[in-house]
Amino acid sequence: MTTPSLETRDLTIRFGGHVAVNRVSAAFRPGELTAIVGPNGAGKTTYFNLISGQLAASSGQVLKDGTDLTGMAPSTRARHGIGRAFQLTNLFPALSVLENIRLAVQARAGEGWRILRPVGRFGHLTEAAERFLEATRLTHLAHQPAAALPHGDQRKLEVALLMAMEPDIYMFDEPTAGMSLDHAPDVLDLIATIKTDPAKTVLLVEHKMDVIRALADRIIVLHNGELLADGPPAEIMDSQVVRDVYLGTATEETA
Ligand SMILES: Nc1ncnc2c1ncn2[C@@H]1O[C@H](COP(=O)(O)OP(=O)(O)OP(=O)(O)O)[C@@H](O)[C@H]1O
Repeated sequence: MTTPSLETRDLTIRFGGHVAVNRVSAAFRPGELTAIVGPNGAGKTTYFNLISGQLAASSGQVLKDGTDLTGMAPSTRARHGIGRAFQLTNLFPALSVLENIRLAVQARAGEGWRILRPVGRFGHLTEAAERFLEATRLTHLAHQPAAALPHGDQRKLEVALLMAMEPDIYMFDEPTAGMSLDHAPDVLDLIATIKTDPAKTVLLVEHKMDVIRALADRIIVLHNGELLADGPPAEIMDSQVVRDVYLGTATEETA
């Protein structure tokens, strides 16, 4: 089995007396997409926040390729290859779609996020940005201001920005939430494409069972902040304890 790219060890956070994530230990490997599921309030988003650094752990560790990231800021974790899709936070709304992606490519290339650059001197960055535009099927919108895009295309742009940062770990939290039926397949196709790269590790918080069935190599179930189950999709979906706490009701709600 390949070495884990990402690992959490006894990862825990308390909010006052409430333990939102309770000693969660899990290892994630390159070439694997893990769906993280669980009922509302199970701790999925909090677990993501602990991995990407938006929240500081009360105890436990987050390791990336064996390096302890636990005390690091989100930006430092990003430099270590943790990539999380966020709605619009990294976007420059007045700049074009292409310029936004070019800036992400530039940041990845170590050139920083400076906007005022003579474009001609960075032709190679623009070419790279155009490749990500094509990959995400946004080429026809290249010169639109990011803020003018409809919601579904903005979500695609977020994925394009994430891809342009070339992280080792991709983290998606309900990537098709609030999306129309015509846009959701595009974003899911992108995630499926990312997953074909054997060097990438993908974590996906998701409620929709059809999405999980289509994409997951493995499922982790959180319940009351604890890791309840971890295994191949068929095994997890068949397990009685999991059906009782989550899948049984969730299938009815979402299938
Ligand atoms: N900043 C916070 N302060 C206090 N409690 C919090 C905070 N963030 C999360 N919680 C609590 O931690 C628990 C886990 O929340 P979290 O959002 O991680 O669940 P979730 O599994 O992502 O749920 P959902 O599927 O509804 O998004 C909840 O009880 C929530 O109220």
